[in-house]
Amino acid sequence: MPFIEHISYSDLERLALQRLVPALLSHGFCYVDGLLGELAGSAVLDQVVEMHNSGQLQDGRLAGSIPGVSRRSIRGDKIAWVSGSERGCEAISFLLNLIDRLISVCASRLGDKAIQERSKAMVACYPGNGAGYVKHVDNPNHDGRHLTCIYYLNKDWNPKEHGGVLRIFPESKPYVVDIKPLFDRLLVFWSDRRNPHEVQPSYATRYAITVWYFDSEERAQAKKRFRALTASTEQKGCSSS
Ligand SMILES: COc1ccc2cc(-c3cnc(C(=O)NCC(=O)O)c(O)c3)ccc2c1
Ligand SMILES: [Mn+2]
Repeated sequence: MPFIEHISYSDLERLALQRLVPALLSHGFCYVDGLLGELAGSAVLDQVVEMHNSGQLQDGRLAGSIPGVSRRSIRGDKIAWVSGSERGCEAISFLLNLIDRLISVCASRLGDKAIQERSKAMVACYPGNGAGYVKHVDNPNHDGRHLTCIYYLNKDWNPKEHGGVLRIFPESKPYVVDIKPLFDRLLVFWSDRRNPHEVQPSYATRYAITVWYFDSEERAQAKKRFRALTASTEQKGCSSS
């Protein structure tokens, strides 16, 4: 698929160093508009719409269930995890490669954390039935996720009519930040308790692609804790059976 290289490396470097790094260090979040441009952005949107129409998006899971509380009342998105190498994800792969390059330029300037790996991409759709996502922190308990990057795909989005605003409640700040999920917008923010946020009820189909970049050390510790927990659970299982 012929993509126009909308953004040169020097543009990317300038964007990272002059916009992303200063904003993350001072406010904890930053969004950039016009990341890919109309052509490549629309190619990503077309592939996400095709995933949705072909039934590849499933109800988003929750880390735990709350008796008597429906999952949908907490988060109403439908998701699919993609690496970008799947057939029909070429444009998504182009986007992920660009975000990887952007974050790799930022990484060494965002403090002492090593950011070397990320999650798969979560393709998400809020179906427009008034569902959203209640106020939450992506990484409240040191699971390794350091930066949340959300790429929005919604053309002609009007929050007055469609809702779906992402509201960030920056920790210990007297204000909130409302981010419209606009087409070709990239939002980056710290994944931890510095940025509680919510997706307000959406009344039109709302698409986004999210990747989480890991702090290698915190991720390694989290995996170690998970392995120890799994081992002790199996141990208890064996001894009680
Ligand atoms: C255990 O498996 C899973 C699988 C998927 C998961 C997805 C999320 C998640 C977190 N945040 C948001 C969000 O804040 N979106 C903001 C926006 O769209 O503007 C979102 O849409 C989805 C959290 C935990 C998950 C656990
Ligand atoms: Mn979130």
